[in-house]
Amino acid sequence: MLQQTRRTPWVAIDAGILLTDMADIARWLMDQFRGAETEILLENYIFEGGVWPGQVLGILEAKARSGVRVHVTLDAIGSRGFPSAWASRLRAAGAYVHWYHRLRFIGMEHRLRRTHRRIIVVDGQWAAVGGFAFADVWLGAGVSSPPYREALFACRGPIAQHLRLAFARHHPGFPALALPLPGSGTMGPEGGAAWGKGRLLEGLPPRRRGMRRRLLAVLRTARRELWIATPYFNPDPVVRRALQQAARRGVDVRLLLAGRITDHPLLRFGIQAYYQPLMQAGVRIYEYQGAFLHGKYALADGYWVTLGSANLDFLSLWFNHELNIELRSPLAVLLLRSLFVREFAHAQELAMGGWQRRPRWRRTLEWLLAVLDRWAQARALGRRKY
Ligand SMILES: O=P(O)(O)OC[C@H](O)CO
Repeated sequence: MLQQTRRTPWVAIDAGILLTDMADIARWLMDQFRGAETEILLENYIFEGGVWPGQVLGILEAKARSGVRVHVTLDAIGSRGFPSAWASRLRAAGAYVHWYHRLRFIGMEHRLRRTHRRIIVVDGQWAAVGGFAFADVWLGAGVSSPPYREALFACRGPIAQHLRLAFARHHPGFPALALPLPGSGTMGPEGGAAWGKGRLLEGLPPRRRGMRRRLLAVLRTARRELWIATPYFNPDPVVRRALQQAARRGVDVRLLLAGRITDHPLLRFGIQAYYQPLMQAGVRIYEYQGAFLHGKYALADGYWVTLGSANLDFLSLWFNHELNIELRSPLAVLLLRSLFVREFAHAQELAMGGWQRRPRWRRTLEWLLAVLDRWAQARALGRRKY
């Protein structure tokens, strides 16, 4: 095996924060960066030129100049809008900028395999994951769509050191990143038992797909509830079948998906071909209204929570480098359940009757897009089987 699935051990979470409004997320991130004393690690799929990203850049540059170790890893495709002058500014200030998978090689596998991870670690203390990106469109600036609905989960405790190690794997030239920072992982006064335990769940391509295996295990063993939020719903047939089987055995399966406001309307259209069999099995489908739902999180049976970068789609489950945090935490369950309830109230649940009455031209288009999707999946998988 070239690379492996990594699930770090369960460790206590000392304190946690769940943020869903992009303005809060942007503020929180900038405050953390401003307060950094020793080290800032930042990895993201998307970091592009703009007003807010420019402010973040200014803080990172100033911090690097003041002696804080600043390491930035950006995906070469997702962050192609990152101005080259910004990379030069960061480097001139003493920061390290690493491009992940530049398109040097030919081959679909290589092109598909992106770092989709969102990792922030500050001073080895606070670690954050989610689906946020450094782009003005996330904040709703300059476009007609309002800010994205996101989910950033930040926590303090030994898991920050695990996240540093995960970050270091994309920074092979810097073994120092793999060493614990003095004072990192210390126990804080807040939290305690309520935050429970957490661990990292990484999807590391190409051979082992830990994210998918873990998801399938949860889908196959859930007994009461399985609520999943994802902006891009396009899993392979095995995962779709597991969702249907869970609903058939009486589990309350709900999907919270992006509605009309999405950056990939064609993709949304294509995957709607899969709605009917899911609804017939008893899966409840909600489409978010009023904003682009971009958060990626799930809740199962009131004891399991996961948040992070992974979409419930083919690319996340088979190709991308993803990073989620899994939590066994009463407080996280409470927060996620309230978040779901709040977001369901802003979503429209699709009714089977109305859905079946959609026009024929629409069904035909969905069918065509689904055929295209199956062809693309088969081509990407090559000789691998689901
Ligand atoms: O792949 P995601 O979930 O990071 O979303 C990416 C943006 O929406 C760009 O299309």
